Amino acid sequence: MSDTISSSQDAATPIVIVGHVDHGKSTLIGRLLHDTDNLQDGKVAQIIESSKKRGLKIEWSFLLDSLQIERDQGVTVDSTRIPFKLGSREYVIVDAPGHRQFLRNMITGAADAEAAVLVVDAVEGAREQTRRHAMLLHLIGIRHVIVLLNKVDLLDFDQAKIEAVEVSVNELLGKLGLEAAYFVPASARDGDNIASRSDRMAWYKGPTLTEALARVPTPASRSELALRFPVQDVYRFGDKRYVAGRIERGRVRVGDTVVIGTQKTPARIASIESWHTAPHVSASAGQSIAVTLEPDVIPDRGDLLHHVDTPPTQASRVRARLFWLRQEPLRVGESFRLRLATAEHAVTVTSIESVVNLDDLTMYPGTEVPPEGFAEITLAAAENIQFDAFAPGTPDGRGVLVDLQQRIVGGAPLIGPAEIAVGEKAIHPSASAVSTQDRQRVKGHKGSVFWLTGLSGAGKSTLARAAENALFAAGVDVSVLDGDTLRAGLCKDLGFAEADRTENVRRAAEVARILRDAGQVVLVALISPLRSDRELARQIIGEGFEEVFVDADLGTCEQRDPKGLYAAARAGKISGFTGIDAPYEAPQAPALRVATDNGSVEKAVSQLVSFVEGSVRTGGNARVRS
Ligand SMILES: Nc1ncnc2c1ncn2[C@@H]1O[C@H](COP(=O)(O)OS(=O)(=O)O)[C@@H](OP(=O)(O)O)[C@H]1O
Ligand SMILES: Nc1ncnc2c1ncn2[C@@H]1O[C@H](COP(=O)(O)OP(=O)(O)O)[C@@H](O)[C@H]1O
Repeated sequence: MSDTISSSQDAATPIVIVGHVDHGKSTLIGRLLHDTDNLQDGKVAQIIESSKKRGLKIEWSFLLDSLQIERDQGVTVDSTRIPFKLGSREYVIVDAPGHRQFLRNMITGAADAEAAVLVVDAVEGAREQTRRHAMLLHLIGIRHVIVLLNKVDLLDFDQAKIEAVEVSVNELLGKLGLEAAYFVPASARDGDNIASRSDRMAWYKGPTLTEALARVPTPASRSELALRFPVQDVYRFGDKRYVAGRIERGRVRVGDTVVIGTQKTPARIASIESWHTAPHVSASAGQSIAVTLEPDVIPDRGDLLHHVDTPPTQASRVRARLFWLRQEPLRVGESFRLRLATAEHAVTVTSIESVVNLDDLTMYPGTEVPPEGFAEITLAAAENIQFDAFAPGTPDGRGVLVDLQQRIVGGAPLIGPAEIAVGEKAIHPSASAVSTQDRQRVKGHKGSVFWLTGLSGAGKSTLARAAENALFAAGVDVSVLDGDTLRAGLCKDLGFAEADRTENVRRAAEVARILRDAGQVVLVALISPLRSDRELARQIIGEGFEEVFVDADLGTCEQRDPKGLYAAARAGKISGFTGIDAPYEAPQAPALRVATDNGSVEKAVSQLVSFVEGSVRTGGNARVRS
């Protein structure tokens, strides 16, 4: 057996570099890599060549462009993570081309950054993006910030002018709860104070950028913390079962007794192995290993192995800080999957504690999180979630929210268990045991909602019922939610006042969502006269909501008057009738418009059925009618 192998993963210090567009971030990265001898052979020649072609002096930002091209072509792994060395110390530059990418990088753990370089143009000073970036650094918890005041050549290296900018940038950072560790006046283009001291600023006695980087504290070793070994997979070879994963924290030794996640089963570590090496007696944070257990218990992927006396926090309701990435608001009741190391939990947002006001960083109580906003929320799962509270710059508690399609919708660092407040509605919604993919495979189509809106008499019910028939005959699992029908039961307490119609739409949307989640194609036929109400339905249903405008003008509908309601409304027997004395707001950009005032019913039905089939059939199953 070999001795403990120490972790190689702790080695590189991630440094995130951010800055307002055109403040010189790309130039800085190119210059830094060059001046510290971190460019591969040929790279410099390439840059000089492209610069010359454009009749420019050396344009360092082309280096990043060329890395980007390589990434697009799949040559390099990831241009947003650029490794470099200063002496014997290794760093990774985490480039964040834009706000969204920056957040995404931070959220997915691509950057467990300890420190940041904030690039500020000396002439322009701090701008909107500078502010936003600084705020993100604050929210994410990066405390070690180096401000690089770039382009000081444009201020003639003048001490008074430079210090004036320093004061104003410091003021901004101070308001955001940040303090610059260093403030380096520099010219990235010319190399002043990047890797070598500028002789054009003799008055400056602080560190160059590379000196400041060398002073960034090294990440604390995670090997001394309590053991956390998230199970990635369980393999069987011969008569042995191997539990594989990467140790996230702490150290494990042969002979240790560990507890296995939610099963709470104790077991002894019988052996520690890793790929192509002799078995080990112990292993520590950062290493990928496989262990065998005695007795031979079978953990699940996502289970956390830990020592008996140092368990993680365990709670089914957790408080999270939310970095919301979607362009739509988030509301209470939405469900997601919470990824945490190798574990995945179905969670529902049960409350929004507070929302961050992006103008002054104050928190206010809110009922929704605005698009790309920040908030503190409570997530509830059906089972216990095991976690360690989020610590900036580490993978601890680094939750990520994904939607049904496994797309990342937000970062949710877990900050602790959520107490149940007095009188709070403590609900624990559970997720389906059947996956969306399995449902699709069996049914041959996706679950979707087609929301038919239009005046009374426009033909919503006629079309929905005929399409129901045709789709069912074609093997589609379809159902109809019709206004009149719902109002006879589920919505019988509702009238036609605006608030009642909104509630009517909300209930129909919630039911449609449940049916959609069960894999059905749902045709909703509801006047739903207000755009804001249909927007609400879209929010509730989310993925797979399609608005269909059943379009017949008021004159036609009134002339048809299949139920005699227009006549009754004109006679004053019904008040608040849509189109007569209550509004109808036609959709502005429906996914489909079916004109029903100048064609046959069959033609309109066929148009709707083709659209539905084209939208819901997956892959090779598409059977679109013409
Ligand atoms: N005041 C008033 N305004 C509109 N409609 C009225 C009203 N009173 C009764 N009805 C009958 O109710 C049906 C509309 O119900 P909906 O649930 O689709 O309406 S809404 O979406 O809540 O606006 C509607 O059905 P359709 O004609 O199929 O649209 C009518 O049959
Ligand atoms: N192209 C068409 N599509 C749908 N309905 C039509 C069309 N042309 C005429 N109609 C007639 O219009 C009436 C629509 O009534 P209905 O389906 O109850 O409307 P809604 O549900 O929108 O109130 C029916 O009598 C139907 O036969």
